[in-house]
Amino acid sequence: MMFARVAIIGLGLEGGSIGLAVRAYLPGTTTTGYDINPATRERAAERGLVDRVCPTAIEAVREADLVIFCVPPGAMGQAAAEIAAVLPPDCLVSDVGSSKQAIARALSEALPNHTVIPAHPVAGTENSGPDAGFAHLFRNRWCIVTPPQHTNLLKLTELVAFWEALGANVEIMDAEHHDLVLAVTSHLPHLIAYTIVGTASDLEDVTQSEVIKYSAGGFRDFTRIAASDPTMWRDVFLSNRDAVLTMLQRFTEDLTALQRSIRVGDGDALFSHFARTRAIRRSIIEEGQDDSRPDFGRGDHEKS
Ligand SMILES: NC(=O)C1=CN([C@@H]2O[C@H](COP(=O)(O)OP(=O)(O)OC[C@H]3O[C@@H](n4cnc5c(N)ncnc54)[C@H](O)[C@@H]3O)[C@@H](O)[C@H]2O)C=CC1
Ligand SMILES: O=C(O)C(=O)Cc1ccc(O)cc1
Repeated sequence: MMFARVAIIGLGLEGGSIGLAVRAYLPGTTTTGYDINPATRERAAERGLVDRVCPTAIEAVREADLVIFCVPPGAMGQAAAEIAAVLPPDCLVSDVGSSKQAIARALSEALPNHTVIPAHPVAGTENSGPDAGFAHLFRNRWCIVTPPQHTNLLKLTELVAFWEALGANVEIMDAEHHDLVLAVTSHLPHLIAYTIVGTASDLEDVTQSEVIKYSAGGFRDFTRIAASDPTMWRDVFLSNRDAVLTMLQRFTEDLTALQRSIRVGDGDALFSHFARTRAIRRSIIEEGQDDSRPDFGRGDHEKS
């Protein structure tokens, strides 16, 4: 049975996209929403991100059978505590946070008597806020669901069906493994982008206008990533600290090896490394996993 009433807490990119996607793909489901920011609530109502924008979180969840927290990772616990007294006992609790172990802990501490099944749609952009969301964000994207052991299987099945209805391909994984995988595929790349854009702008001998003028190359792609929301990414690094530090250690070793190849003039080492990474990119494209977001200029692919 599909959820009849979904409450969305946080009406930015992810929450807004879920609301719009439910309207587009699940006509039998009604949505309520709440955001802590009054201006965001107003804009969410104007855009019709949910059927009913509520003035409090308590009102938004009062009759919900699924509540999805779409707030920054560091705000999950507080947002959940706010509704603890009124959340219907059978309501399933989920979220969309980019890290999973710390958020799972925060949600189940705040709502100890509810079933909590965290999830992470690996779908987003560098934009945030109530104007950033769109209904097809999740289409043909992975959504990683990280149920705790011995979870309610009926509710798990319902949550999987919910994400599939929004167009996502669902993968089930334990939260610890999720955090390790995402540390290298998403969190570390963001950290690298934040670093390189900062480094380029701090240079004494290269002007800001030169950086902008000649950013047609790789740098421009990094500036897109480095434009991502500061609050969210601060929270991602603090909430997935251990896995990020593990991957950063490995990355630093590999960077130092390349640094040495350059210093000693070992062209063969550089060439074979770059040949290997080119092959990885090509195999990703062959598997149809290349990025099809509209902002990549390749058009919006339908699920095949
Ligand atoms: N941006 C992205 O590409 C992706 C983000 N995520 C995750 O989704 C979550 C939300 O991120 P976005 O939608 O991108 O951020 P966003 O900044 O667009 O939206 C977050 C919203 O939460 C609201 N908020 C903050 N604290 C609140 C509280 N206590 N109660 C109610 N509302 C509150 C903010 O006012 C804001 O409107 C984060 O946990 C993030 O890790 C997951 C996948 C992709
Ligand atoms: O815009 C990009 O390149 C992203 O990487 C989007 C993104 C950001 C955070 C996530 O947890 C998942 C996806």
